[in-house]
Amino acid sequence: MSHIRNAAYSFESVAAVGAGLWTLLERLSAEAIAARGFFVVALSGGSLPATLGDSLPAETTIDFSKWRVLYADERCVALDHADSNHGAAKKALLDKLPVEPAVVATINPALIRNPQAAASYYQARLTALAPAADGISSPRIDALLLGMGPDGHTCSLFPGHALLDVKERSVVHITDSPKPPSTRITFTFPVLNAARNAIFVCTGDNKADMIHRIIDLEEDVPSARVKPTLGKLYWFLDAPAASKLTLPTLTFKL
Ligand SMILES: O=C1O[C@H](COP(=O)(O)O)[C@@H](O)[C@H](O)[C@H]1O
Repeated sequence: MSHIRNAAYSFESVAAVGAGLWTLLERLSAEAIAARGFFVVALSGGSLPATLGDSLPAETTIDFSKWRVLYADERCVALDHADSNHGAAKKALLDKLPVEPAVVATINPALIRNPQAAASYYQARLTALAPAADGISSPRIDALLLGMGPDGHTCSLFPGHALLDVKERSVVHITDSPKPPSTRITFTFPVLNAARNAIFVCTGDNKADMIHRIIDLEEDVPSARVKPTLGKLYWFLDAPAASKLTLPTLTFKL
């Protein structure tokens, strides 16, 4: 049986997905800070930052001063470029939060023309900010917020690409991304599957076919390979994204 089937929650709207996400983040952040003193969150690009930024709760107990923010993938462009995941996250989300710029781990802009060096630099930052623990040798992210493209890719891990098999590195570069821009850096599966919580956020009817294929038909696409070894998996779907599912989804409550 698909591991995703037991992790798929549907919500009536994007706003409801966002509200559910903030409820979950509030709990995960409090638990991580109580256990380790800080909360490591990794953001994806695409539609995710706006889903979070547009649904910020009016009141929250989240202690943002203890957050460490990373990117699950990033495009090798300047930080203020229209294609930058950080640029999009800053505008849609981070500028609305009391998070100090110093705790946000961006790609090194001096290295964007040397993607291999950019990946190595980012791997060092990831390793420093998200220590390995509990017998798992990869960095451990507390809340890994993932998107999924209509082709089933997550981060910059695309169907059929050799990067799907990387085991020895936490962050790698890609120069032939089928989705522009072609040059990027990305977390690898060892990091994704070391997460304490991996949370997919999929909204919109352009995701419905792929959601059906991976949950009902159990197809092996990159997103379906995210299965945290010692962590918990969530798939948060809005009604259009869940519209082609034949199997039931779960109702989210803490
Ligand atoms: O290129 C990317 O696409 C995926 C999916 O984006 P979405 O707009 O369909 O939500 C995203 O998760 C990834 O971070 C980004 O680089």
